[in-house]
Amino acid sequence: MIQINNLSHSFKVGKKGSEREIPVLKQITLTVEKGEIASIVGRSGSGKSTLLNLISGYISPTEGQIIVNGHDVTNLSEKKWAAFRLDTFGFIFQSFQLIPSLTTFENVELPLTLKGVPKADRKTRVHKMLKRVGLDDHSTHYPNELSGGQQQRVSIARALILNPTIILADEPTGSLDSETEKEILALIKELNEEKGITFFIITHDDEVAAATDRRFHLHDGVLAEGGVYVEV
Ligand SMILES: Nc1ncnc2c1ncn2[C@@H]1O[C@H](COP(=O)(O)OP(=O)(O)OP(=O)(O)O)[C@@H](O)[C@H]1O
Repeated sequence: MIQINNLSHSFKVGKKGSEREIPVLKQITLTVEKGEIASIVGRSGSGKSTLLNLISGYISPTEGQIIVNGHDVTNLSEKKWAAFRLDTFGFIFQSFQLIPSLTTFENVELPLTLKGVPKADRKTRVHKMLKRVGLDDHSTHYPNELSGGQQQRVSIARALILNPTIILADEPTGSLDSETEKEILALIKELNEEKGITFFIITHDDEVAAATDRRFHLHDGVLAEGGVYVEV
């Protein structure tokens, strides 16, 4: 569950001494319930990525409060954030962000290696996960030997491998054709139903938003309708 209370964020821009503050998010209040697929829609520059970066602790808010799974993470130290992030979130990106020099298997294995999971256990878990996303027969392929949809499946497998409770997705189907987009959205829905994972998806695509349980509209840093969410 993600709870955001009165969250505002400004970036400082310009040369030292003559910096200006640019307000990007203004008094955002919203809740994403456990097990929900929520989307945040808004034009380019409306503050969607900034909101995701705040929720995942990559930047600290100027004002307001962020509660994730009941923990107030607003003022967590960087070190605590690193551990909390690894235990809580999985990430999916428009550009997949797979490591080109690693195979499908190795890309999905990486979070387990970083977590210190023993090799035999890693092997079982990665193969099971690859099977789940329909790619066990592509485990020795490199990212450039896979289609866009397959690469996104690898990145979903990597996002899921540490059993996160929340997946943050930034335009997950933005690089895919409409048929592949449907497949990936269907996979997200299945995983949500099977594992009860919460998804928070940034998109500017109305079709993607329509496939989610709930959408929030961000307009120039303000949540539309004064912060009241829109039920689909
Ligand atoms: N590190 C930064 N320093 C200064 N300004 C920033 C920084 N990051 C983002 N901004 C500004 O904040 C505003 C919101 O950016 P953000 O990336 O959150 O928008 P977005 O809705 O995700 O856009 P897009 O759909 O194009 O990715 C933009 O005007 C952007 O220029």
